[in-house]
Amino acid sequence: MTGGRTLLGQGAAARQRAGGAAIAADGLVKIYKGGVRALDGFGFTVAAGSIFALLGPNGAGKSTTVKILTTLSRPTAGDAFIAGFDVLREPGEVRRMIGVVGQRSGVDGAATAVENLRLQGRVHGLGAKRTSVRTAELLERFRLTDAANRPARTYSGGMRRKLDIAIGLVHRPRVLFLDEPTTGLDPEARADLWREIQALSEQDALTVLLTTHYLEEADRLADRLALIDRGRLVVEGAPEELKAGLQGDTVQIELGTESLPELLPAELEQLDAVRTFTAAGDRFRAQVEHGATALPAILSVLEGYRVPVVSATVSRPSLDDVYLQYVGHVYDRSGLDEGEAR
Ligand SMILES: Nc1ncnc2c1ncn2[C@@H]1O[C@H](COP(=O)(O)OP(=O)(O)OP(=O)(O)O)[C@@H](O)[C@H]1O
Repeated sequence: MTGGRTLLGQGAAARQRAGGAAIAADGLVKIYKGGVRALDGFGFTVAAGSIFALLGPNGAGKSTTVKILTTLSRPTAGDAFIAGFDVLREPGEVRRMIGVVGQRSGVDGAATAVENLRLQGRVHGLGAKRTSVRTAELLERFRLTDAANRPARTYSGGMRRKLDIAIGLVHRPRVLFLDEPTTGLDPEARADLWREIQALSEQDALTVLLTTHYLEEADRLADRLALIDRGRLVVEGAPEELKAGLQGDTVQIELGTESLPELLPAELEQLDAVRTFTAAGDRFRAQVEHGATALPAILSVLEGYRVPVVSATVSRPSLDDVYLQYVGHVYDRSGLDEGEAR
């Protein structure tokens, strides 16, 4: 141990290591009973007041990470801090700092919004007066005042989700965890919830960590995101930065068939203009240097193999391309294994 560290108490040393970040995780390893290595040295930091998205395929380790950060599970190795508090050594302080909105609703459908919020106030020991003030504030904040005295089971999916978030905010946490917040919502309710989440970060300076399967959600909401696969950090950055890092254009082609000739991938790999490409079902997607030159070349190869084309577009790379590049490629001319990062 260094001389500097011995001068600090354990809590102070931990806070110093977290460096003022709202969330700091380093070298997280989680091996479940039975030997599943859900996390394999995962880490990231989240600046206070920002929105951070954790993205990754099923089983990548997102929920395990959230469980560790919210003190529901202990890591096999590694450190994690919330607002400078150590999740292992200071779980009580961490719990006071966080609000957690899980995938499954915590709303009691038989109770009204007011009753749901009051119960949560009591759980946090807020006292009747403060609970009542906070309940009114949150109902107003999420525009639920008109429905406040109806049983929550009569609410739309979007209203229920908002009540879920309000319940998570009763004790004024500094960091809010949202596990797949808009799954199951229709597009209008999803857009509405996105605005609410954005406002929580912008107006209330709340730090938000969300897990999501929707790339568009991460793109719209997140200041930064981490892509996790097989328990490891694949890439981390601002959505714009990650998209810009892909340079060039994206070619998307809708094919009139789902079965491609066996030799087609090898032939496409010969094209200088094509960097990487994927083919899944009737969708073909390629990262290219210049769309204007690559598209005719690709179409000509497809025509040579008599593969019918329904439509073709050229666009700037999206977060889908970032994801495909790092996690989901089917064919990749760089010769990397499927799912392996460059
Ligand atoms: N309690 C458990 N016991 C054993 N293995 C587990 C347990 N919980 C999760 N796992 C395994 O750990 C790995 C990571 O799971 P985790 O739920 O963290 O992934 P995820 O990214 O949240 O996936 P999803 O998007 O499907 O929710 C998976 O292989 C999963 O099967």
